Amino acid sequence: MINSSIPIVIVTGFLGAGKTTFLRSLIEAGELSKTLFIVNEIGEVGLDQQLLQASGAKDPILLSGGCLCCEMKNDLGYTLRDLYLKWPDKANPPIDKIVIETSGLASPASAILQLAQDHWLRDRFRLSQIIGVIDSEFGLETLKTNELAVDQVIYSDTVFLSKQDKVNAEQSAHLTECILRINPRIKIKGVNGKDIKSADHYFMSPARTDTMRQVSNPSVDHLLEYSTTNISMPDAIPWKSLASALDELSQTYQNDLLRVKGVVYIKELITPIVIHGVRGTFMQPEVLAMKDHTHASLTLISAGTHANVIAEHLSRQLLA
Ligand SMILES: Nc1nc2c(ncn2[C@@H]2O[C@H](COP(=O)(O)OP(=O)(O)OP(=O)(O)O)[C@@H](O)[C@H]2O)c(=O)[nH]1
Repeated sequence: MINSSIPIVIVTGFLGAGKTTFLRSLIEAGELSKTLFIVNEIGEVGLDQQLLQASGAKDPILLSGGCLCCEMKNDLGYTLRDLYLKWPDKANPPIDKIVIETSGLASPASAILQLAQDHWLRDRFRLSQIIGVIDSEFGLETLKTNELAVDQVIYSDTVFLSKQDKVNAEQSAHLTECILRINPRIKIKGVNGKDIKSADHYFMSPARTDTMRQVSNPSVDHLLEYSTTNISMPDAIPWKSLASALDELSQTYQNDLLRVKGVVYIKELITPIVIHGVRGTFMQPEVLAMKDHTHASLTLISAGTHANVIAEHLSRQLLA
């Protein structure tokens, strides 16, 4: 069934590396029009799903509230089965590939094993590529301090260096050297949102060469090194208050605050804005053009166990 099976591309990479941005650039460049996206989010709110949809992806499927490699290990299999069984003409599926964007805290190992070990899935779907996205700005630090990020590189066939606009050639060369030491067979490609190439350039070369590679499930407690919390933000906030609260947060917690992401309403705008923070650095917010009312909330992910403490700090700042 190899020729008629649906190829699956896994896009992996640590928190805030730029996975969604990379996929959005491809979609906005007119690529991936027959692709089905499955998005895994550790938080409850499906921001990446909404962002992909806003860029033109058709009905992305959200697997939220945990990692594909642990709590949600079986959900991928159920989702693929469900999808396949709904196609009226199995010989002519309505899609030509599936892209799975994993959460930043997921190892791709479980998905690799599931696709290899389940014969029903194996007859209908095939893993064609694992693409790692690595943040050029924070990648070296991330690889030094997070085993999970190293795993993501080990399992990747190709890696993209995102955020190259934020580093110089020497920093890029150091990161490249580090990645090649972890996985000497990996293909490294730079990503610049403005210079995005065709999807095939990234997705279809080369074929996977790692069939003999040892794959093992990540330890079930790998998430204990991190904590995640969600703050509901039902009310619109004056932009000045929000900006100063986020500024205070980044100064207080810096590197411990691995990721802040979510959608917030501000008093000055009718549409919500998207907040992105990576390692305590907040990006310019993006206005989210959504037709429906969007549930406003922020997800905070920290190294260690104190995401709740950081969330309480933020709530106090917003009330001040
Ligand atoms: N300057 C710059 N910013 C980027 C680039 N790629 C991504 N970003 C920004 O980095 C932040 C995080 O990007 P995402 O694409 O959401 O990262 P992600 O890997 O999907 O994040 P998680 O799913 O939460 O792990 C956003 O504010 C992006 O706009 C890039 O090439 N250059």
